Amino acid sequence: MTTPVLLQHYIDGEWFDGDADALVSISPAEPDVTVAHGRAATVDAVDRAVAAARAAARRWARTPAHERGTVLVRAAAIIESSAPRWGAELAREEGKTRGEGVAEVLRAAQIMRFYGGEGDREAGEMFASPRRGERIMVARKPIGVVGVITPFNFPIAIPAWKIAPALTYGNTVVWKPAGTVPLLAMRLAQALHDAGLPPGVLNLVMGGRAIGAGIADHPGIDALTFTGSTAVGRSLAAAGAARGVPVQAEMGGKNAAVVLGDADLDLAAEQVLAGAFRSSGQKCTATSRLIVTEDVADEFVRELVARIGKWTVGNPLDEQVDMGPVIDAAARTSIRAGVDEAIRQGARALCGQRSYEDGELATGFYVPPTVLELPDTGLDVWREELFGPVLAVCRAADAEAAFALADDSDYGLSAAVFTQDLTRALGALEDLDVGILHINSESAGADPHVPFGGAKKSGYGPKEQGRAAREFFTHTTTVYLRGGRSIT
Ligand SMILES: NC(=O)C1=CN([C@@H]2O[C@H](COP(=O)(O)OP(=O)(O)OC[C@H]3O[C@@H](n4cnc5c(N)ncnc54)[C@H](OP(=O)(O)O)[C@@H]3O)[C@@H](O)[C@H]2O)C=CC1
Ligand SMILES: O=C(O)CCC(=O)C(=O)O
Repeated sequence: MTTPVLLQHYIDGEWFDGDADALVSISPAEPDVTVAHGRAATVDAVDRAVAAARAAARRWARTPAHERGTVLVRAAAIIESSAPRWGAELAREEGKTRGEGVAEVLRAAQIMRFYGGEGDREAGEMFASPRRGERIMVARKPIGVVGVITPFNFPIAIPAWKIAPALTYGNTVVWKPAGTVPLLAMRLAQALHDAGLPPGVLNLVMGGRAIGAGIADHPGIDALTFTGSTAVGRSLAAAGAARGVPVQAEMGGKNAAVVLGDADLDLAAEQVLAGAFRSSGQKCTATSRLIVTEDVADEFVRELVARIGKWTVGNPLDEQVDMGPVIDAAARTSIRAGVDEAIRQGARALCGQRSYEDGELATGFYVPPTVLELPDTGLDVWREELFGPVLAVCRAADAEAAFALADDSDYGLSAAVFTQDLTRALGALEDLDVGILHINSESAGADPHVPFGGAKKSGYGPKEQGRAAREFFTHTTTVYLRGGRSIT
């Protein structure tokens, strides 16, 4: 058994123990195993973190962008070389498979490297002026101190794609990670510390919701970026609006995969399974609704269920395992309750009806991969995000009906469409109100150099990643620029 890691907070370049309640990170596969432990911070640590971030803000903003980027590039190298160890820790702490854990750590390194270069690119725009001898410059500047609140499901990649752009564009950060994944948060902060980030530029404060609320409401926070549930995201957006502070919130999804009769069904089955069940369905971009046209529905659904039957569910550190547990007991209970309610409302479970009540998976927070065939779209499971390995299937008469069903959601994060017909693929772009559209690939996944975020209830504020991140992490000053002598 591995010795639990000691958890420490990080303020003004110093590591220190918390002095509030116990902070314990357990393994969702083996809940009696402690992965890391320490003490949570008290809310007054937020005051100290904000003060440190404010004190560091001016100097960091005036540090040449190239120097700021160099720190991120060095952090990328540290993260990359730690990927095997940290990836295993991630699997132990969060429950995704070791392969997914290592891939996520490498993704964090890739994000750091991308933003390491991004600071060197243009820092504004120059416009012509209607007046002789004048140019108009729009200069981009950091916002100041950014509050970062992150979820459990990508414990290093999501923080990386918020913190890296914040830093590269010259802001300082106060960060609260999800309570279930403090170890990976500490690893990311360690990488930036070891890469030479100056004291106060990043501050990590771990603890419960009171810490999150303390950051969100703090008068010293100039902007807030959040990923997590729609309820919390909206409340933070409302609080930010009341204080006049910009908020970026990435929230839930109820993402559809649409499989049309002309699709390559083999490819579609592989991709729908990955989208629905990798990371136990705990991605905001996971496929939780499948719409398949009648002409191929029987064949496609049969194939899907046969394939998922071959997946191994179990300890995420075991190389043979395809899917691990969900994050905690509460998640397992609410996902199971959602499935039971769907069945009560008329859904037919094609697989996954039986939970792991005995045997070796009974003690971990396991939920079987579940496929539910729905009689119609009136069921709660069609609309409500369960955030687990549950796929709700509906049939459609044709492509037009299928797209209408896919768009029948309050959420609009991502969608996947499987077809070999370019006209239909382009039709999906028109018909689906989503932030991310995949044609012939799974609904999950995001590259660091392109915008990421959703429409409708899924997103609020400027998008994340790529160039879009600059919109949130900078503000502009428009400069009317004339020489000191009159020009005739
Ligand atoms: N769109 C997405 O990317 C994601 C969506 N979700 C959705 O959210 C649900 C719950 O997941 P979870 O990660 O717990 O999401 P939450 O929204 O509950 O939590 C996300 C982050 O916000 C913090 N937080 C919670 N309440 C407050 C508050 N009132 N003020 C300030 N910060 C707060 C959490 O802290 P703490 O952990 O200490 O409670 C965590 O750091 C999922 O079932 C899913 O539906 C979840 C993850 C990602
Ligand atoms: O699809 C991905 O890889 C990213 C998903 C994500 O951002 C999330 O689940 O919060």
